Amino acid sequence: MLPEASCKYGYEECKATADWLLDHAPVQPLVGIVCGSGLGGLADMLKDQKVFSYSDIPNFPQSTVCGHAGRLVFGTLKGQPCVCMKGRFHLYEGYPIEKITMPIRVFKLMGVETVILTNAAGGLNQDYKVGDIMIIKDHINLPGFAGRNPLCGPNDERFGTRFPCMSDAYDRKLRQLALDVGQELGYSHFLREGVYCVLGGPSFETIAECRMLNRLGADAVGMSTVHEVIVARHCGMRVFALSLISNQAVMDYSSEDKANHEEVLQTGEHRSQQLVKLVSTIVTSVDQHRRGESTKSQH
Ligand SMILES: O=P(O)(O)O[C@H]1O[C@H](CO)[C@@H](O)[C@H]1O
Ligand code: HPA
Repeated sequence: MLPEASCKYGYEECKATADWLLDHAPVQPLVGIVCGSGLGGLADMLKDQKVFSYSDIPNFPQSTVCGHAGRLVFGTLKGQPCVCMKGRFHLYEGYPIEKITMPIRVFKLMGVETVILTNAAGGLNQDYKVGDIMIIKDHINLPGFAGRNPLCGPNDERFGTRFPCMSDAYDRKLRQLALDVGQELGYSHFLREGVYCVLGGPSFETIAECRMLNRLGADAVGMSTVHEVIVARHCGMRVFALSLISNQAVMDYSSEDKANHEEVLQTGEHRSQQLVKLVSTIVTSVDQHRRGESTKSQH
């Protein structure tokens, strides 16, 4: 017997949401940005904003986590049309995994080509400091090991192939661009490149879990992003992702430190200016890069 093809957040629902947004939005976005915990300030960089509350958007989930405002912001960045999610969805909120990633498919159906994801994460790499910004070069999808992958269930070829490749998930050129931009801005001393591991949350990790993840090759740990990346790559969008190291994961039994969401949000506030500068410069350069490519293809 075939599995039930009863996806409540399937192509038709995503298309209806995308069409509704395009009818009401001032621009057709080419870049989609997802703000991590406490990083909603990223949306403020957009000019000529039109803001939608998630509760007013058909089929959209609602934000339930502090530091995730639940607003979708359209606008431009140096002329580049963008859409920014001030608030994302996490497995621990209780949403089905395909609902968490539904906005990414809505991005695709609105015409977004490049997705920039941000998150707050605990630093596992002992060289990392709180406030470092890690360019994600790869991920470990730990829930995926247990079958929690947003692509489980019937595959809709209108989005992508049954078995998408993930070894090239994080665009190499955009990563290099971010390193170059970071250097020009004088951010190299807090800019890193590393591996992000997603867990289900909402409890923070034990000391033994942090030690294990670090030994497995993870530099930072969080509860988001990877599901969105998988869905974005499945439907052929270019992905760039950043983790703000909001706290140091506790790896030492003699430590008195305790991971907490307040510290996560505070670090976001402290680094927000540099993060905005970095992301906005990258977005602007993505546009130049794209124009360069289309000029090249005309010759
Ligand atoms: O990944 P974002 O959404 O930035 O949020 C991170 O911060 C929260 C924990 O403080 C978790 O939701 C974790 O995933
Ligand atoms: N662990 C998991 N998720 C997180 C952390 C952490 O230490 N910090 C921010 N998000």
